[in-house]
Amino acid sequence: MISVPASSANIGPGFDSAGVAVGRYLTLQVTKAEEWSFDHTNSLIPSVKNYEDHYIYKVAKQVADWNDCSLSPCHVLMDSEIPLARGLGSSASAIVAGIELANQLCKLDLTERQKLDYAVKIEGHPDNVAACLLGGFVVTVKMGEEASYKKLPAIDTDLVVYIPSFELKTEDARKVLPDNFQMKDAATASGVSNLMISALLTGDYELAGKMMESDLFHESYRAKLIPNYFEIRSHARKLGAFGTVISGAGPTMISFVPNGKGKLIAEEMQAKLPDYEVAALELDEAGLQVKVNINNQ
Ligand SMILES: Nc1ncnc2c1ncn2[C@@H]1O[C@H](COP(=O)(O)OP(=O)(O)OP(=O)(O)O)[C@@H](O)[C@H]1O
Ligand SMILES: N[C@@H](CCO)C(=O)O
Repeated sequence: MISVPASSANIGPGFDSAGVAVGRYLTLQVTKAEEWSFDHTNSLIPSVKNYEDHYIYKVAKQVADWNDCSLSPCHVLMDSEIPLARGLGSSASAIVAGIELANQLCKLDLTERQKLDYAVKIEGHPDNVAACLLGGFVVTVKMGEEASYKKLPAIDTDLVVYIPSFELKTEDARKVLPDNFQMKDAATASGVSNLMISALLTGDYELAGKMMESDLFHESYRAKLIPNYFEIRSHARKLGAFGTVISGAGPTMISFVPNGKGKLIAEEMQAKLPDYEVAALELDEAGLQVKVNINNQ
């Protein structure tokens, strides 16, 4: 079985760079078969008529082609807890799962670095795929074709997510961002990001939360796409959240809250936001997990 977590990218000022793996999962049970087929146990996974149109198959096929290998047919039973196009890295989880599928079927023995390189090549930016693959809080940068990355020591907070019922495609949420940024604004924006990461590393979650909410790169442009943006931030702060930001490209928002307070804050926020799914989630530290390799079945 292949299991990959959801992820929340950006964390405010860490735009296109920071990401955290969160405890909701896409799982694939793969068995060898006469021909290819994909089934799913819930409605979060898009239905396609032809297996060749399935996103996870396309990713696996691409990786197999890059390695001059052909994929032997399988039955893939999928289950997903990750809503589509909501800012929780559903595409990254599908990509990482597809890469692992090819890794096993073609016996590629890919390293973590190689899996990340393929994932970045397919997704285009490294923040979601790195967190999904490695688990935990990961900081990345892509310069040219190469992504560098570092996983932070475990962050000691709970998470609360606010998931609205509508979808927002990453592509559309990127269209509202400006093409250019003044040098002085870029210097301040990267200073905010640096301080957020330093505060997280030293366990100063109050300061980290303040910096999360001081982003200059994308939050103010995307806030207008999320109807309850300011209300969610201020209510969460009153209830003790350190910081609340847009998760990935949105429309989900995510709060970093004191350890042990997640469930209580989620319950109170749910009462204020009846049209949202509000949930306390844990950080996932494990990333991609392979419970049984298909070659050992
Ligand atoms: N399990 C899956 N199986 C097949 N396709 C998927 C799966 N998960 C995601 N996708 C594809 O990815 C698209 C969503 O990608 P998109 O980048 O817009 O949002 P996201 O990854 O959920 O959010 P974000 O990147 O902001 O965190 C879906 O519309 C679907 O085409
Ligand atoms: N860094 C990406 C994450 C969403 O895929 C963005 O904000 O557009």
